[in-house]
Amino acid sequence: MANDLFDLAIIGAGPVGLFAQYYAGLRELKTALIEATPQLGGQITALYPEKNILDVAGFPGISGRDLVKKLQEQANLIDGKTFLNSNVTNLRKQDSQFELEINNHALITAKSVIIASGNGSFSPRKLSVPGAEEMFQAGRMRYLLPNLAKSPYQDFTVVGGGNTAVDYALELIEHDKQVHLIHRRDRFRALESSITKLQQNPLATFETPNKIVGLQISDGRLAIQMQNIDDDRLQTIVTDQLIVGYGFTASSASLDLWETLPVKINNGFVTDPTQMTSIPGIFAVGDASSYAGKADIIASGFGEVPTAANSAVNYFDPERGGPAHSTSLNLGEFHD
Ligand SMILES: Cc1cc2nc3c(=O)[nH]c(=O)nc-3n(C[C@H](O)[C@H](O)[C@H](O)COP(=O)(O)OP(=O)(O)OC[C@H]3O[C@@H](n4cnc5c(N)ncnc54)[C@H](O)[C@@H]3O)c2cc1C
Repeated sequence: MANDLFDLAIIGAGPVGLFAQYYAGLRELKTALIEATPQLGGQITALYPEKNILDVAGFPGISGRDLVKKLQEQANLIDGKTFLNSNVTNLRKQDSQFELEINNHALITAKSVIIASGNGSFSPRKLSVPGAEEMFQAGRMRYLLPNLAKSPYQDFTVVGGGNTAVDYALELIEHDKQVHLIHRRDRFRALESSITKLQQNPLATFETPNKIVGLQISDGRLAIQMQNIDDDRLQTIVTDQLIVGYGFTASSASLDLWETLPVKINNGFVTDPTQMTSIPGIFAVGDASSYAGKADIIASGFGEVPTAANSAVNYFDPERGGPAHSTSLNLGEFHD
């Protein structure tokens, strides 16, 4: 990682960062796409994978999940490097290059940077009950699904009532795992067809309306104490692993610690008409970019990407020229 000099480092693999990786590939830039979480798709994947998105050009309606899949397919057409689980904990300008510190140690060096970090990096909402930290340390509680093909466990419990929890439960039954679903209400805030799928599958059982009040190891397995919301009755279920599906929160705290930090207004970096921030060589797109009249939607971010990528080329290689139509970029001859 340390020895490579990239033309462009893109911070954040939300929808806009993914499109930036693809567009940079069309301009034959050596690009590193760096994402704090283990998953691609930013807010879409974390918050609304099932929503039918109506305002992306070319799609009368597309689910969040399918849009991210299409963006991934498109990005896979070009030769870019993607680093997951890689939080950019520091960014500094060193002579004419930029150094990006990843998870406080590894370094990526680039000639230019596009910030596509949205509202910040996501972290899972935590379960706070007695025993939670110990069970996390012991590997009996997780906030993300483990690699199910390799998991030694057969019996899982998922807690939560939204898309995250329901998606986790569906993934588990698809791997033939037993799932107990704990939620404080009888109703779930997720796609009806997903709930129906779970209700019709004998591998899934619903433990509602309950909240978790304690966790401990019992005879080598995980004992989950639950309290019924309606009548306060206490009950214990024994399982192999608990997956907390409370969703994610975004925080820009790690960005604010960067040594080279462009000017921000509210949550966004102030950008000029070339998408450049207050620091030459650093550009911002998507929800991370702020200017008068800005709409924080996917379509605006997509529109900002070519401007930012072409401005980045002009910054580190002004002789090169551009922008051009995609058909005259690395795809050979111009066809009309
Ligand atoms: C509930 C909801 C519904 C919405 N519905 C629509 C809709 O219908 N249509 C529409 O157009 N828009 C919609 N939006 C807005 C849309 O989701 C955002 O405009 C869009 O996600 C912005 O994309 P982005 O790539 O700029 O940022 P994000 O999607 O926020 O992605 C940013 C990525 O950067 C990563 N990151 C952040 N900091 C770091 C760091 N330091 N190091 C490494 N990685 C980092 C994050 O983990 C994240 O993956 C909706 C938003 C919400 C919350």
